[in-house]
Amino acid sequence: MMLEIDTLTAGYDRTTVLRDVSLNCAERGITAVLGHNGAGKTTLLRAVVGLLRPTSGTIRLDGKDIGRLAPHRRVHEGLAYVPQGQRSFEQLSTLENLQVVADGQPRSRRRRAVQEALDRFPALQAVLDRQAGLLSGGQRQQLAIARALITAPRLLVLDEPTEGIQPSVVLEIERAIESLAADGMSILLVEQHVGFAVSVAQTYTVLAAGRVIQQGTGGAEAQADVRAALTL
Ligand SMILES: Nc1ncnc2c1ncn2[C@@H]1O[C@H](COP(=O)(O)OP(=O)(O)OP(=O)(O)O)[C@@H](O)[C@H]1O
Repeated sequence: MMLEIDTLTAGYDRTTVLRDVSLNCAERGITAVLGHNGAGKTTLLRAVVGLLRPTSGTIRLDGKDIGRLAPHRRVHEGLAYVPQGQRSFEQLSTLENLQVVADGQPRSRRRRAVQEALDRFPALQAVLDRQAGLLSGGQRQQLAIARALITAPRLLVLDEPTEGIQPSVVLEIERAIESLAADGMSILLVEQHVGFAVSVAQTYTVLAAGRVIQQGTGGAEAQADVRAALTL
């Protein structure tokens, strides 16, 4: 397994948000986490990437316990995180935003890493010199994911990547996510909407009030089960 979350309990100060959450991400492919507003999806991702210290439970990446590592150490271990509504450096151009991340990579890899990230999002090619602050919402989201790809993650963690984005661009983002998974990346995908996430996922988990209420195998035919769980 690429990621193994075992009986994770976590929260903020005195508020426990997640209780005994367990889920796995396979070595390749998409693991979807669904749930209504406030179910604890973002909290789960923050614990996985190290922005929140779990109260109890373990988080293993490719067999290694990463649950107490600082966020940047988890990046070194192969995690990349694209938060919801992610912003890049607004004063820098699209290309500069990618280069800033690439500067942290071995010199021999930098140029190729930027090119490979751009190949995933052809729409960014046309706005390489534009300031990130002037990009559309869809372009910004594509840039945010492209930036994450530069570190060549083993596990890509995405929080609602199509939230608030115009429908034509949503398709481009979904295609890019699918093609990354098809090329062997492991992706942990949080979504509030059932359609795309469940149909492309190998496995899915539904959270409600911080607990797992349903888990199963993804695919178009799983959508009805997930919708039913979400109306309970
Ligand atoms: N920084 C914080 N301090 C205290 N409570 C928080 C904090 N962030 C979130 N919460 C609470 O934790 C619970 C879960 O929030 P979380 O953001 O994980 O849900 P979510 O499923 O990601 O929802 P959304 O779709 O709105 O992002 C909510 O009740 C929220 O009020």
